[in-house]
Amino acid sequence: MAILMPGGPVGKALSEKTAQNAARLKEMGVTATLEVIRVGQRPEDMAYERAAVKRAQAVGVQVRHTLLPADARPEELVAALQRVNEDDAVHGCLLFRPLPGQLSAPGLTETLRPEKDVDGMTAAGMGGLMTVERNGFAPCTAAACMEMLRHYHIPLRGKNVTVVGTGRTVGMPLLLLLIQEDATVSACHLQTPPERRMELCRTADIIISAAGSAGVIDRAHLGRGQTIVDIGLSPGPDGELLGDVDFDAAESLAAALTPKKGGVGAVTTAVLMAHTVEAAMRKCGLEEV
Ligand SMILES: Nc1nc(=O)c2c([nH]1)NC[C@@H]1CN(c3ccc(C(=O)N[C@@H](CCC(=O)O)C(=O)O)cc3)C=[N+]21
Repeated sequence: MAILMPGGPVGKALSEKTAQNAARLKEMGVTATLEVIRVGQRPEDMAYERAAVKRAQAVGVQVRHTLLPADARPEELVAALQRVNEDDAVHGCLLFRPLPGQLSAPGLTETLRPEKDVDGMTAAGMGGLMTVERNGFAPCTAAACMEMLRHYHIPLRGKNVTVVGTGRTVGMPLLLLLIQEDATVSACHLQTPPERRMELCRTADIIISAAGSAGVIDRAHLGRGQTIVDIGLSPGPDGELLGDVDFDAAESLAAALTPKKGGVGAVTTAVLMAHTVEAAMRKCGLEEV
């Protein structure tokens, strides 16, 4: 039976520091503020938004919302990002991804000023993951996964980690963060033959799935005694959000496993607030506690 790794305690620990920092800003008359830009009504975006608002209230961060229709034109997104850039009261911006096709043109998201890019979507934010300076912010979910592994004392150095899914929001930045912790990393994506994916998963010490495809990681992918982190989210037949991993199989085989509900997501919102407060502190010239 696997030990469960809920995100709740991890997010809570992170949020304590964030709340202290937010309070120090308030003493200076600054309310750390996040602008959330959502395009359309995807259930996974709305779940994130709900959870982020709750977390923001708990730590003392203010949230503003911009909603764009699913068929928004590129100019509408650019205008929304420009408003964020020009608004001195807004310290960070989260834009839900992936964006619909008409908004995926290269360069659109580059409109956002890098110092407000708290989810690491601009070239400066992403590139910052590779430089020694590590300036910029890592995408929150990828950073949250690392926080999770740290919190539960899962060693990474020299371990074999297989990441399933190489999207720009989670998988790809996560691969870089794992390499920086001296893990031996394998990446599986849609072009990886299924037998190879199975082999890479079965032989891994740690499997991290961020494919967004329910059930891709079934029993045949699992070995004994592994650590399994399920970051996948896809809407099921009844509209509920499903993970990538066959939970029952994983529970019987793994050593440690994220729960069905309240996994990495609960840490993501905490990281998002930490980044927003840090952006505000940088702007005010404050050091973090
Ligand atoms: N640029 C970008 N970055 C993301 O990280 C990103 C994104 N876009 N688009 C959507 C997905 C989805 N996602 C979630 C994060 C937290 C919860 C979360 O905290 N869920 C609560 C439940 C919330 C509820 O259902 O009310 C929980 O796990 O306890 C859910 C979903 C991040 N994503």
